[in-house]
This record gives sequence, C-alpha cells and structure tokens, in this order.
Amino acid sequence: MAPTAPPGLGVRAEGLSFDYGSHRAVDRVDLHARPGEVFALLGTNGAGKTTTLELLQGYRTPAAGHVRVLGHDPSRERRALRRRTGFMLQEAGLLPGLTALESLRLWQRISSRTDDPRALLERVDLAHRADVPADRLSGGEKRRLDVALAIWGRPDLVVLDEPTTGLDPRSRSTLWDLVRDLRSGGTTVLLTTHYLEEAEQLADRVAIMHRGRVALAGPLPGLLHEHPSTVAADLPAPDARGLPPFHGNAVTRPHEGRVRLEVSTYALQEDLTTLLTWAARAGVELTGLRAHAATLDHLFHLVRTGQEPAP
Ligand SMILES: Nc1ncnc2c1ncn2[C@@H]1O[C@H](COP(=O)(O)OP(=O)(O)OP(=O)(O)O)[C@@H](O)[C@H]1O
Repeated sequence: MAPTAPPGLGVRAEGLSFDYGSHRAVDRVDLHARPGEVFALLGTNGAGKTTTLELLQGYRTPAAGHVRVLGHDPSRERRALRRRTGFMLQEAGLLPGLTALESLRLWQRISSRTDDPRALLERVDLAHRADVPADRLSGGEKRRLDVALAIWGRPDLVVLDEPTTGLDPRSRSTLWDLVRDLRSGGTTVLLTTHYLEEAEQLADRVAIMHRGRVALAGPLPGLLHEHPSTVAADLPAPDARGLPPFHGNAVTRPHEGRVRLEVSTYALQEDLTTLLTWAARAGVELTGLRAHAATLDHLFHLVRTGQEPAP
C-alpha cells in the first residue's frame, strides 16, 4: 500500500511531457500549485490543459518529467490519490437512470469519503432538482452535479476542468463562492477556464499555456505588475503629428477616421499626465480615453500572439 503523504504538499510538475502519437501535446511543463491556493490553468484552444489535468490525475502516463500530487505519484498511486482528490473533468460522468440525489448516494457507497448528499445539493444550488433524473437536468445543472461529486467529502485537492462553461451568471457566482469556500477550508483548487474574469476573481496563481508549453506563470498580482500598463486615446489625425514624447512605447494607427494612440508604459501616471497636459495646451479633443494596469486579457493576448514565448 502507498504510504500516506502528509497533507498540504500541493501539486508539482516538472518537465512534464506527453505525446499523442507524433503530436507533442504537453511539452516540458512546470507547474506548482501551493497547498490551499486556487491555481488557474489558462490557455489557448488545444494548448494542452485537459491533457495536463489527465496526467495529474494519473489517467495518462507522462513521456517525460515528474509529477507529485499531494505527495503522490499519480500514475503509480492512483488509489491513494483518489481518496484525497475530487476531479471534475469536461465530460460529465453521470449515470442517466439515476436522479441527482441517487447519483450522490451511489457515490456515498463507492467512495471512502463521507458527506451529506442533501447538504451538498444545497451547496451547488440543486436541492430543488434532487429527484430529477440526471439525463433530464439541463447542461448547467449537470455541471453543478459534477461539481458536487468533485467536492464530495471535502478532499484535499479539487480539480475543476472548465467548471462554469454553460452556466448562467447566478450559477457561476454560486460556483465562485463555493471555490472561495473550499480555499478558506484549506483545499487546494486547480481549475481550467476560458473565462479570464473567472481567473481574475478566483486565482491566487495562474499559468498560461500555449501549444503545449507554459508561456507565463506566477502569482496573479505579480504577473500583472511585471507587465506594462496602457494609456490609450483617439485623436484627430493632424494632431497626432504633434504628440509629445512618452516614457513608454507609443504606437499610433488609423481608427474610424481618427488616429488611435496606445502607449505601453511602466510610468502610467506620468504618461497619462503628459498626454492630458499636451491635449489641454494644444486644444486637442481626446475620445475613448483609457488608462489601466495590465490585465489578464492583455497577458493572454501577448501569449496568443507569441509576444510572450514559452521560456
Ligand atoms: N485523444 C487525443 N488524440 C490525439 N490528439 C489529442 C487527443 N486529445 C487531445 N489531443 C490534441 O492534443 C492537444 C491538447 O489537447 P487538450 O485537450 O489537452 O487541450 P486544451 O488546452 O484542453 O484545449 P481546449 O481549451 O480546446 O479544451 C490538442 O492539439 C488536441 O488536438
């Protein structure tokens, strides 16, 4: 029997690689989700997020690299890991003949963890659908039932693959509360999502994958802080010729009969002041004025366009 690993080791992957035939889907991936934090694995379509989660779950064996999940090797200690981990993958694994409540009761019989099925349905806002067969639940309701199965018995690690895809705003917000609640109870949460706002709301740490590689990773506030802010405005084309110098990198391009100025800068306040002072003195009308720190959307754009290549 595998030794019981001490709690709180989080998830660590080093140099993780996986091939589908001749296609390298996961390429030397390094990840470290610390115990009790929410880690968001983001990326472009086909970047390798689901495959990475499957490797962490021990469903697939890596071609290269090392993985430790809560101190266990997932491909060799799946049973030990299953007791301590709740996985929700993209394909719903519900049995069509069973109601929502029966699905949880079945889980009660086959898992070594315990929980109160009705209380759990309450937590995912499905109490009113307890007696509805799983195949008659809506897509969003099935996702919530999958979440209930993943968090059954408060495992040490919960892995959620695109948990809010297809959920309406209220259900999404219920799920966000649930994730925060899991974190405050000390559970490590690893999630993938295509909703950057979701990652901004929930994640302590993110990794952005592209074409099998991790292009950017780190604590979210730190990553945003390391990247330049933006000052942007539209102005009449003739005025753009007299623009002042900025600390940051200023780019102009034609936009709807005017010129759009974008300054990518580490000196947000100074460059904004420069622009506004210049416009006031020169009597230039600025429209669409925006000034903001780097956003996850911006980081994602850098990765997608190859401006932030994988190390
Ligand atoms: N069973 C499979 N056989 C062959 N290739 C596969 C298989 N599953 C995935 N792939 C390929 O491996 C790559 C990574 O796929 P994966 O599903 O892990 O990406 P993903 O980041 O989860 O994508 P998405 O965001 O679109 O769900 C993709 O190029 C995909 O086409």
